Amino acid sequence: MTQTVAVLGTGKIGEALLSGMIRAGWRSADLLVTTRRSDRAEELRNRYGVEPVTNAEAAKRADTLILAVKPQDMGKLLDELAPHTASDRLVVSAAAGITTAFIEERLAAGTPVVRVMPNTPVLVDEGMSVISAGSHATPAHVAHTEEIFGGVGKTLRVPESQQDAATALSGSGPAYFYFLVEAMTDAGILLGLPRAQAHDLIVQAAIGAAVMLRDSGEHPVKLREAVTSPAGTTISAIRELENHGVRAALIAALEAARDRSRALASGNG
Ligand SMILES: NC(=O)C1=CN([C@@H]2O[C@H](COP(=O)(O)OP(=O)(O)OC[C@H]3O[C@@H](n4cnc5c(N)ncnc54)[C@H](OP(=O)(O)O)[C@@H]3O)[C@@H](O)[C@H]2O)C=CC1
Ligand SMILES: O=C(O)[C@@H]1CCC=N1
Repeated sequence: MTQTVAVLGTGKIGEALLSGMIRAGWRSADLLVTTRRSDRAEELRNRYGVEPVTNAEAAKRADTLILAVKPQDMGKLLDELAPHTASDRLVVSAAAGITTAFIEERLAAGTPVVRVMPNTPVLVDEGMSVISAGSHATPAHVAHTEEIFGGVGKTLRVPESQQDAATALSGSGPAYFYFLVEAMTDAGILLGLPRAQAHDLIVQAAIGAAVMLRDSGEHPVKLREAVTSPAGTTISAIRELENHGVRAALIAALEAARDRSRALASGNG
């Protein structure tokens, strides 16, 4: 049976997922999108050949509704969807903080809801999507969600109680690496390298390190030790990182992201 999937609130993450689904072989004809602005709707129609519809129409026509609005817009979207969403539709939410219970309470009794935390590398099929079932979602609903998000990267099932932590790690994670690259590029400039060269050097170092982390099976400590020669350059840098409390700063940063995800659960921001 052909499944129709609608992305509701097709902004940054919604478009990243949509583009990935098309690369993974979904037919544009089986995909619907909703937006708040008509110029954005036309942009998506022209770029992907998908049909922009209203939220109410998406609820009526799609088998699976992927909610990709900001947490603060979720209450309003669900109020709009509730009168049109039959309880046999699968509702998948990608919003940080919003619980499956928040969604279940606002839709028809028994509606299956799955919560997913993806990340922007779904744009390059290297996403990490963390998946939890709501109280009415069956293993088939979870498997269908995995099929959608698995086309654009890895998936992992976790209990919903771990979603806020996963949001802090993999949902926001790409931003931390971009921040580090930005800072290290500045350092390269301080050391006298042209900006473009500094950028290329650190990006390739990041890609090499990431591939080794993924493919070598080695613990990060072991990989770092292999770079750190006695009385060499690396240990001089590591001492400065420890002196400046970078490890503690990262732990505090991820804890703050986890807490912010929890606070978004109210849908009020
Ligand atoms: N960005 C990321 O890396 C990740 C984001 N997420 C989650 O994804 C969600 C979206 O984030 P992001 O893509 O960054 O945000 P965006 O603002 O880019 O996308 C949200 C989109 O939803 C649209 N929108 C809002 N209300 C409605 C509505 N009632 N009907 C139709 N469209 C609507 C907005 O329109 P308008 O443009 O007019 O505001 C906007 O285009 C958030 O809940 C976030 O927590 C999850 C994982 C990673
Ligand atoms: O910053 C945010 O709130 C969203 C959720 C995870 C990544 N971006």
